[in-house]
Amino acid sequence: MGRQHTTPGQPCRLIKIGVTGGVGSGKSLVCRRLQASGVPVVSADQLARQAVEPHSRAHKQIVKRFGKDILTADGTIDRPRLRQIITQDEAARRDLESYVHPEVGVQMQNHFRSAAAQGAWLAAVEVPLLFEAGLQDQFDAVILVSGDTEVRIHRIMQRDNVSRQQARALMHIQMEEAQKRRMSDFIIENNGSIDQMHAQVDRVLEKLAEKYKKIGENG
Ligand SMILES: CC(C)(COP(=O)(O)OP(=O)(O)OC[C@H]1O[C@@H](n2cnc3c(N)ncnc32)[C@H](O)[C@@H]1O)[C@@H](O)C(=O)NCCC(=O)NCCS
Ligand SMILES: Nc1ncnc2c1ncn2[C@@H]1O[C@H](COP(=O)(O)OP(=O)(O)OP(=O)(O)O)[C@@H](O)[C@H]1O
Repeated sequence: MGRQHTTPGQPCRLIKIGVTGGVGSGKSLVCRRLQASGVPVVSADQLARQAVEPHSRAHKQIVKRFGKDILTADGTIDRPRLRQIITQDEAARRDLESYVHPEVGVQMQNHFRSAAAQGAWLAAVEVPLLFEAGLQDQFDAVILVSGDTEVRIHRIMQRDNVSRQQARALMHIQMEEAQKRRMSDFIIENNGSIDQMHAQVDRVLEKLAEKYKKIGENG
């Protein structure tokens, strides 16, 4: 652990990794492990939050589309309310995504550029909707974090203090797990302990190093 996934002074192509998985699958914990191993990581959820801050273009578009009722008293977006709307109204979800995703795409590329400039050989982005948004071609490899529906529901209920029905609502509008599994290069099975999940992340990193570092070293 603690090994830096960088090669200072050695120019080579940056390997771009997408980490995806359904809501509550454990993507954030997987990404934390990658980060602890020296991999530069950003989260598309965080980039999406930044994209809708007051005065941003997406913030203006959201207010125009959903009205001022979508704002809290301090002018920020009422996220639980918007979450409820998009789980019930597909057109609303598509509109929201059309405001937010372009900005997230730009910031993702900035992350990869800055990781490459710092000499990293590998960088990752946590992208919940990677397959839904058809972004797989933008990555050299996709890691899917997978978990049984029941396990995920319980984790979301505990983490977010929401009902079973609320926990299921986002799952319903996401792509089927089986389809995601077919499209992924690596699958982390996250139904067990955190230690078991960490061991799988470390193994994936070893495989990536075996596959790609040799290419970088050989030019
Ligand atoms: C709907 C919003 C306001 C809910 O905010 P909230 O703080 O409650 O949740 P958060 O942003 O942390 O997202 C939690 C999870 O919800 C799921 N989710 C979010 N947006 C979507 C969506 N459009 N479709 C399906 N699932 C989604 C993802 O699994 C995500 O990891 C927010 O997620 C949002 O603005 N979504 C639209 C932008 C988007 O598509 N983000 C996903 C990454 S680019
Ligand atoms: N192997 C595990 N053992 C116990 N708890 C876990 C495990 N994996 C994840 N969790 C817990 O489950 C919850 C969901 O994990 P995490 O937040 O990493 O998922 P996520 O995929 O990033 O979720 P979201 O899509 O909602 O952002 C968290 O509270 C996390 O601590």
